[in-house]
Amino acid sequence: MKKLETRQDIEDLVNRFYDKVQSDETIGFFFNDVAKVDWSHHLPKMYSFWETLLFGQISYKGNPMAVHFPINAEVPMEKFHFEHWIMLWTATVEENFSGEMAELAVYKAKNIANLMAHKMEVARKTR
Ligand code: HEM
Repeated sequence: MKKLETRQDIEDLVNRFYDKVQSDETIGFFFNDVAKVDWSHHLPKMYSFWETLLFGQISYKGNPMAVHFPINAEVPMEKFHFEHWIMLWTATVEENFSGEMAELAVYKAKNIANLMAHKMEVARKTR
């Protein structure tokens, strides 16, 4: 299977992932109904985010945690939502790519998702 090695690969991966997310029954509503995401804005941000994480090409400058707090304040983002997010991400990576960079994409996503889940839980408790 194909290695994950170019910016175009990242764009393909991210597009396929958010295709799944948009129509997903468990987490799709966060994007469609809660945050009402402008995809033409969100997707390029996510290409840059992953390019920065995986290739060290610093094209994303932002605070990935911060944007999730207001969403979490509106509708709790629970552990099972993050587990579902990880399941969709892992499936999309593994359906399309193999090799070290693909494994790194799964590994980094899991770490961030677990940290984010924890931060969202703490934020709900201290409100
Ligand atoms: C259930 C899990 C998640 C949900 C429902 C979710 C939802 C969202 C939504 C709705 C936005 C758009 C906010 C806006 O533009 O108004 C967003 C942005 C973003 N998310 Fe998530 N997210 C989840 C998990 C994650 C994870 C695990 C990561 C990282 C691996 C991540 C990385 C990002 C980044 C980088 C942005 C863009 C931040 C910026 O504007 O600079 N998200 N997310």
